[in-house]
Amino acid sequence: MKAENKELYDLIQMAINRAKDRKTNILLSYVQEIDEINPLTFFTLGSLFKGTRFLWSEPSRNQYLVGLGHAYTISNDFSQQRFWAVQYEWQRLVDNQISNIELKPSSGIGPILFGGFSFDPDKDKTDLWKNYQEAKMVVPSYMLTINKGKTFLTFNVLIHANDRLEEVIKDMKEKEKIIFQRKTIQDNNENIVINKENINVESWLNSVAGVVSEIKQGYVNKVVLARELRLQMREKIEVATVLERLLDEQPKSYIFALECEEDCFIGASPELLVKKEKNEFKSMCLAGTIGRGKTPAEDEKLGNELLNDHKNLYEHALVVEMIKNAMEKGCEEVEIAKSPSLYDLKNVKHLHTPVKGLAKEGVTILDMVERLHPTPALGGYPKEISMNIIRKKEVLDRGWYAGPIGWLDSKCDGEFAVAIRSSLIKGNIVSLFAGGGIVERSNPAQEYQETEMKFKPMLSALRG
Ligand SMILES: C=C(O[C@@H]1C=C(C(=O)O)C=C[C@H]1O)C(=O)O
Ligand SMILES: [Mg+2]
Repeated sequence: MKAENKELYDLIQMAINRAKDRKTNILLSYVQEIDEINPLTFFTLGSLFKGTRFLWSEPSRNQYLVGLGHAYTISNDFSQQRFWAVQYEWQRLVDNQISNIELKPSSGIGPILFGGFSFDPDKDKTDLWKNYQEAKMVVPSYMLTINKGKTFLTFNVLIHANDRLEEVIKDMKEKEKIIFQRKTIQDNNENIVINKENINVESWLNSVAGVVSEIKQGYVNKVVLARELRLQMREKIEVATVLERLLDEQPKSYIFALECEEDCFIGASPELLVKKEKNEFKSMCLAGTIGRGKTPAEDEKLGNELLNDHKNLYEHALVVEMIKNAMEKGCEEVEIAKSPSLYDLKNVKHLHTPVKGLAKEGVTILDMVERLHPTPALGGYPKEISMNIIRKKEVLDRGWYAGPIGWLDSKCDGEFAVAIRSSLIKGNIVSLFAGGGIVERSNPAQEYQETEMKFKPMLSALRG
């Protein structure tokens, strides 16, 4: 980006004037189309912003967002109100924002809020997730957007009434120097694992058996129980290397990473929570799991087995029931496939039912995130009872695992995935998370195998 730019200077001056007039800080967002650059190169060039970076890509790889630094942060530790509080603050900010572009739906340029939410704000916390609040979304200082083959750089800054044009420009030039001052990339990508520990396996297996007996008593149908696998590496983990492998190895998944201070939450999730584009909402029911076959014939056989398996079909049907209801509250003309199809990933196959609908007047993406989270694919059915059982029985601090992660724009369109197949990197220690839907016909040993398969995407990218 050229800092010597009359259009930009005029906008900054306009923002300063508006900040004075409206007695509030103004978000200024300046977008330029730039030459193609690899998103991982941009992420790595931003090494000096380490601790404040993010990367996002959706399964088609038509869109990437890479953020560096924070121009504005919205966060809270509320329970019930956390989605609403983010929405409210974002609306106030975008009502006054200044930008050089006319926003196009789903373009992912200009003022974008990226971040996520913990799985359950009401669960007791450990230190593991101390850098991740119950809700945290950021407007990056610099954001690379790749959208359908075009590349854009957005510069965001919060302008205050007493800012001076020259100072804003000076600050901006300094930040740019940081990005484009190429630092040699450390070559720690060996990721040698020196210790691998399945946390609390015995108590997890007991919880699965315990939940099956609660289900048999009839007051709950499904409860998702998750567990942790912890790896210790010889050296600090290089996030860009892990991202590169996830992008390469998990083509049908959302790839995401969000750094918070020294930590990084990262994953490759196949599961869309909700997407809004103009007046259309999309969601997906994804539940029911089987492994992949070694030969095409074996793989097809496994697929047929999954499509006809009562236990998996039931796990799936509960998700369909709940998502359909939630969609009908926020949308008109909800369309949902009549029966599930197979969703093949590198390491597993799932049952999949896509859903879409037309947004009712004024329903934002965060309204739907709140309605949908947690679906019975990650929580259980019925919702409140299963959440209480998870709080009591799951010996794990899920943090942001299985929570909503994604972005929204100034019109409150955007896309959120369910943050599964994910892990939390803390220096040379990494915690991987995986769970499974426990129903009446669940068997602890089989559910254990299912979680083993679900660790594979992250394990492979970590070369664990
Ligand atoms: C809970 C996870 O995955 C969820 C549970 C599934 C299941 O139990 O069959 C399938 C897909 C996901 O909705 C996970 O990956 O950790
Ligand atoms: Mg399952």
